[in-house]
Amino acid sequence: MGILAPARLETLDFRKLLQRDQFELTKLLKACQQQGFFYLDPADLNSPRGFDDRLEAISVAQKWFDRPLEEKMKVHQDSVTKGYKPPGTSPGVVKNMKDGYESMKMPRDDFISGSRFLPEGLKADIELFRRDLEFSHYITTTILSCLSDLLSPTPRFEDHHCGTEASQSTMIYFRYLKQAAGKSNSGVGHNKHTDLGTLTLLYSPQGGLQVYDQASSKWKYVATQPGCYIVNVGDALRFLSGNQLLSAIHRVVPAPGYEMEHRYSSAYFLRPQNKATFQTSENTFVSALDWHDTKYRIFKASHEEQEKNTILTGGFDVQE
Ligand SMILES: O=C(O)CCC(=O)C(=O)O
Ligand SMILES: [Fe+2]
Repeated sequence: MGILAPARLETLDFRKLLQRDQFELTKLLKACQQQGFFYLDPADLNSPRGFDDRLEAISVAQKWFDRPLEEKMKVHQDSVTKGYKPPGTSPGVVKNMKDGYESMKMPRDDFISGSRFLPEGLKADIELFRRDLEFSHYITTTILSCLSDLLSPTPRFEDHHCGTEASQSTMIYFRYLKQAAGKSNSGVGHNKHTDLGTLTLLYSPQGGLQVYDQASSKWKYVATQPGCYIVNVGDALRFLSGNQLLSAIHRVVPAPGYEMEHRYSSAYFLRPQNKATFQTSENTFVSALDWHDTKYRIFKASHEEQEKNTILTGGFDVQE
């Protein structure tokens, strides 16, 4: 996919955001308005294991992905927030080819209700996964509170994310399959999209993520930064902010030179409570649950269907 320029993203310091450091808050607002993406250094003296839990959870998920497909399919569910998703269920990054990733999804509501939903090979580590999810929830809701301080929305953004209300917030662990030599019909990557929810807290030790720069109409690669999460704004937060914040278009491609290895990543998707409402890029008033379901219908539709409107890319056009 050619040599691309790197995206120039800010690195924010979580400790300074917690302290409401004015300079850091200004950087946060600019990053969310202009790029919709930033790195976050999670150093937090109160939760020293937070980021380490993410690394460990990825390595447990990594081993689980090595299990046979038939075993993983036992926890395949007709759900986009819960259970196993095999590779190739949606259009991928290459026209007329499917996606190239499998994933295991763990919804926040299931941890809260105490449901025993994790399969063999993962269930022994349920407390690790719970900590990873709750730390990610804490980080994303703290960022949300900073954004409310900055933009003074009524009600505050957090008020659409009441912890006890049902939501589609979920943690997802991904494996992008290596590209078999000379085999061109396997799925590839993760198609262009904007995230549908509020904030995404992503981590991957490997490259492949690209963000679309609207000013230059070019894809830019997002370099990995050791010890840092990548945070991005989703559609729901853009809509709740009256389009002041940007949900940036991104995708995942096989990183040049690394096509022959699997890529692992994980993301916590903070989403508003199901019954929150907002006006979308299509000028419709919908609930957060409706937008979630609409967006997933489009994620799964054919490339031709996807091109009929701009729902996939949050109301924005992509020149390719
Ligand atoms: O795997 C990644 O790096 C990104 C995944 C992603 O963009 C998504 O699932 O929304
Ligand atoms: Fe995404």
